[in-house]
Amino acid sequence: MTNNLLTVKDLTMRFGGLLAVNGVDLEVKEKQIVSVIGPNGAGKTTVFNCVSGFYIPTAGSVIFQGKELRGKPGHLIAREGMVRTFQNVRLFKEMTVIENLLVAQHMHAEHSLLKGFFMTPGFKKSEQELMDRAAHWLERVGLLEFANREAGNLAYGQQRRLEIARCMVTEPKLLMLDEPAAGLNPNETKALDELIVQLRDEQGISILLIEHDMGLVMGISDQIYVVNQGEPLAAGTPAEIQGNPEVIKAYLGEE
Ligand SMILES: Nc1ncnc2c1ncn2[C@@H]1O[C@H](COP(=O)(O)OP(=O)(O)OP(=O)(O)O)[C@@H](O)[C@H]1O
Repeated sequence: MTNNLLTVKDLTMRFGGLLAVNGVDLEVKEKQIVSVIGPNGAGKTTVFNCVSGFYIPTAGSVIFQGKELRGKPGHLIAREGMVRTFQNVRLFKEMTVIENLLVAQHMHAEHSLLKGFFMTPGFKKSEQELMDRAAHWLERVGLLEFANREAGNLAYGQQRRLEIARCMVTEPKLLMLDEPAAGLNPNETKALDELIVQLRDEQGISILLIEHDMGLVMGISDQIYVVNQGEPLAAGTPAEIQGNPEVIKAYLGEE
């Protein structure tokens, strides 16, 4: 028996004549930070899209907490406890910061419209819980003072933190982050680094990360998978990956 939270086996995705992902394996254990790296166009986001239900993979399996999820739609996968962010920030920009977190929880839990319409005591209690959880996560990501600001008016780094909070209010087991450091300044990247490590150590969740910032990846990952031209190239600890000649060649070949 494995104690894997997520086991991806032989994942393959074909777009017409293009084999974007070919036979990729991944394992994420409980309380691990796992990164997927590789040169531009290597297939990293396609792997994420297949795992999180945005694409139906051509072949392979995606087992999460012992359940086969391959081909299931994204919202059902999210409800199983695997949630993600996107390379481009996707917030409800005209809503306030706190509304973004409330909507995320409503969408996640499918709150009954009827209960809401009649404002039953159960509904009011759960509304309070949603509000408390939203406030808790805004504080954790340093955005509590911006709760009533329109999300679209936040600075870019703040929007990225709000995205993470929006995932966390749904209380996931696995958080998938697609290039969370893209566009951040060094201070924001350092804060992100600390936040991700805290999520693992204090919340006990696992994180699957796609990232080009090698300082961040090497500093926080428990395990790294390298893909190159859709194929698995290497897997190991940061020290193993940094010293792997095949990996160095794949990156230098990109220049
Ligand atoms: N929906 C799609 N239709 C057709 N081709 C696609 C689609 N999505 C991705 N691809 C192709 O699949 C390959 C892998 O792309 P992908 O975005 O997964 O790479 P990546 O490693 O995430 O790249 P980057 O680091 O630049 O974000 C590329 O050749 C890309 O053009």
